[in-house]
Amino acid sequence: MFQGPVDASQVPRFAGPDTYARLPRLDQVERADVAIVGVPFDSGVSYRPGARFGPAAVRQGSKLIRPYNPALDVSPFADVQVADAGDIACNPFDIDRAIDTIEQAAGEFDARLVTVGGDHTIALPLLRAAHRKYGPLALLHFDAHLDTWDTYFGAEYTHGTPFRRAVEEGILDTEALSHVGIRGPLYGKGDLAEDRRLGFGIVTSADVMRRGPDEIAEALRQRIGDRPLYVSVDIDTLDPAHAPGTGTPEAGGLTSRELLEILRGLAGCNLVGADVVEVAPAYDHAEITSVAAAHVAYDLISLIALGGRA
Ligand SMILES: N=C(N)NCCCC(=O)O
Ligand SMILES: [Zn+2]
Ligand SMILES: [Zn+2]
Repeated sequence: MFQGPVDASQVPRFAGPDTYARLPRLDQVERADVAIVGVPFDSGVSYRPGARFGPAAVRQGSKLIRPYNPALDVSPFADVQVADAGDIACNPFDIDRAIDTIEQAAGEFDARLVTVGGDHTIALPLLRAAHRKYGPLALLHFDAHLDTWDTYFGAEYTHGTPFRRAVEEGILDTEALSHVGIRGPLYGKGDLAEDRRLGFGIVTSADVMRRGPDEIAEALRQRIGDRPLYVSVDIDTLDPAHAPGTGTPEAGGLTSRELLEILRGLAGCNLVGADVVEVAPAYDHAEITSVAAAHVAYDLISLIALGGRA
């Protein structure tokens, strides 16, 4: 028997704990199969700051989540132990140190991690930690942006560069790298050539609209196979209508329905870790973005739960 969320028929949703989905804290359970971890870091952004408040916003957006997921026919909080591990305390003034802290903290959990909040810089240390546990990783990256740029203002570690660094470090399986939701203006045509050279395949936002989520998910599953899979979700993969609360919004994005359906189409993949980043609640309205992010995290947890205990 696993410890699930506080029962909403006993304690109203607007009371009770501020953990993700009102789940137990990690220190309240013996061990967890899935740990939800907040990463309140936004010192790597190129435009609007505020993703440091993402973890708290995603937890707030998760209060209405119910225990059974009909889309995947799974009760993730009953089938495996899921717990909220709180936030990683990372240095807001020193990016290198923050990256080290995140890598080390992520490596210490004896659970599959789903992290919430933070800017996209944090994907690099999270991938490093996952690579140490699981070996070379397939990467499925949902984003409006490639995030394979080289440097910004001479800085190598930013929210626009994590996946180039990860390829350079040899921690990704370059046969199984995909971006989904890509759109919008680039610095030049060479951005695409560079990205291809690193091994990425691109599914644009328009591809999702034309081909539909089922066909896209099937193609992604073929590419991923049974490799250990890391899923990185930049919430700006969604259209600003579906996720206004983010730092670098781009018009013409996915709907939250398309994103959730693609994720559900990954059932059966060996999901070893995931992040949901770039939630910046200061630009949000009516919790649109934080509710979307909380539900994305719920389907990611559900996919892990489908695979059984860690
Ligand atoms: N990872 C996110 N959200 N954005 C990257 C945008 C980098 C740029 O300003 O060109
Ligand atoms: Zn982005
Ligand atoms: Zn990004």
